[in-house]
Parts: sequence; structure tokens; C-alpha cells
Amino acid sequence: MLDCHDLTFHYRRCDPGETPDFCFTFALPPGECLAVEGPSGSGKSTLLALLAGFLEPGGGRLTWRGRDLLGLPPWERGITTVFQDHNLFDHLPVWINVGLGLAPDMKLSREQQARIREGLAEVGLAGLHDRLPGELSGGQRQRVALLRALLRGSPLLLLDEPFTGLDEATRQGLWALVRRQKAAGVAVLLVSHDRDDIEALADRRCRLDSGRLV
Ligand SMILES: Nc1ncnc2c1ncn2[C@@H]1O[C@H](COP(=O)(O)OP(=O)(O)OP(=O)(O)O)[C@@H](O)[C@H]1O
Repeated sequence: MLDCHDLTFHYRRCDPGETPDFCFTFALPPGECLAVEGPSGSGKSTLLALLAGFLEPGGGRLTWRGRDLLGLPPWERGITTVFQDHNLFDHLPVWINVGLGLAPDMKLSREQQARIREGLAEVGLAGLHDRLPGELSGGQRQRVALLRALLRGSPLLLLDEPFTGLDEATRQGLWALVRRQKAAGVAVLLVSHDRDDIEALADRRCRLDSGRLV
């Protein structure tokens, strides 16, 4: 269970009233997907950054299966985040970008190489292994980023509008991949405005309002 209790945050340089004092409380069991909705500026990225460890909260508690995450740096939290801007390495071909999810030192076993090939085919990118991210469309880059995240096998997956702008068939293929992760026990927090994405994946949904999850 991801247990987030009264996790508080305020952007220091903001005048009081300019942005809300954030205070997040929710629980997310393994294998479940919680959808978070909220208008632009309501704090969705702030929440993800706090969970992933890129922002430091003022107070509160964040544990995964009883283990305190707040004292841990992002790379030790067991959390993988797929950001809106994809975070791909522009100078590295598609298959290496994906492979970094499996082995950061790129010492890939035969089995891992086969998983990358299979994964690329599954997300409709067979044949694009050697392209650079700059030679892909926005939706194709999105699929590379999502595949890299899924192959990493983290127990917690944070998805920030991961399916925006993709065609129906591609989206359904990616939903199937995320559902498979859920079935394997991965807890998914999905930031999305899209009703279809939410209905396809979410077990529960909440909305960000005045810095709180309701
Ligand atoms: N580095 C920062 N310094 C000061 N204020 C910030 C900073 N980053 C975000 N904010 C403010 O905090 C609030 C929440 O921003 P956040 O990016 O979390 O919203 P969001 O829900 O992800 O928005 P969007 O859907 O537009 O991406 C906004 O009012 C924003 O202006």
C-alpha cells in the first residue's frame, strides 16, 4: 500500500494566496489505479514531484508497504514516472532509450534484448529501433517513454497524461500494457483528464481542489 498522509507543500517564493498550501492524503494499494483529475495549475505535477522525490514536503508521511519513502532519493523509491515531456535522450536510438529502463549501465542480456524487441512491437514501433527520438512523431516518443517505464518493473508507476493525442488503437494497446502491470501488482497513479483513459484503467478517482484531493 502507498500511504500518503498529510503530505504538505508550499512553493516558497509565492505570495500567500497565490498558490494553495498543498496537503495530500490518499492510499493506493498494489494492483490498483487511482486517477487524479484537476484543472491546469491545481497541483497535479506538484503531487507527482512530491511522490517521486523531486520536491521536498514540509511535513507528513509517505510510505510504501510500511517503508518510509521520504528519507530516500528518487532513484531508491521504487517509483517510475512518465512525464508529459517524455524525458528521452535525444542522442540515443529508440532501443537504447528503452533499454535504459531495464539496465541503466546498458549491459543487456539476450533475454532483455528480446523483451525490448517484443515491447517495441507491442506498442507498434517495430522497425523503429534505430531511430533517434527527434526522428519520431510526438505519439511515437510517448510510446517509447511509456514502454521504458513499464519495462523497468517498478512497483509504483506515476503516469502524467500518458495517452494524450494517441489514436484509439494505440491507446487500447497501451491500456492493455498498463492493465497487465496492474495485474502483476503494480500500483498506478494516473493523472488524466480523459474520461476514456480513466474508465479503462482507474479503480478509483479523485479531484484536486484548493490543494486537497477530494
Ligand atoms: N516552481 C514553482 N514556483 C512557484 N509556483 C509554482 C512552481 N511550479 C508550479 N507552481 C504553481 O503551483 C500551482 C500548481 O502547479 P502544477 O504544475 O502542480 O499544476 P498542474 O495541475 O500540474 O497544472 P497543468 O495541468 O497545467 O500541468 C500553480 O499555481 C503553479 O503556478
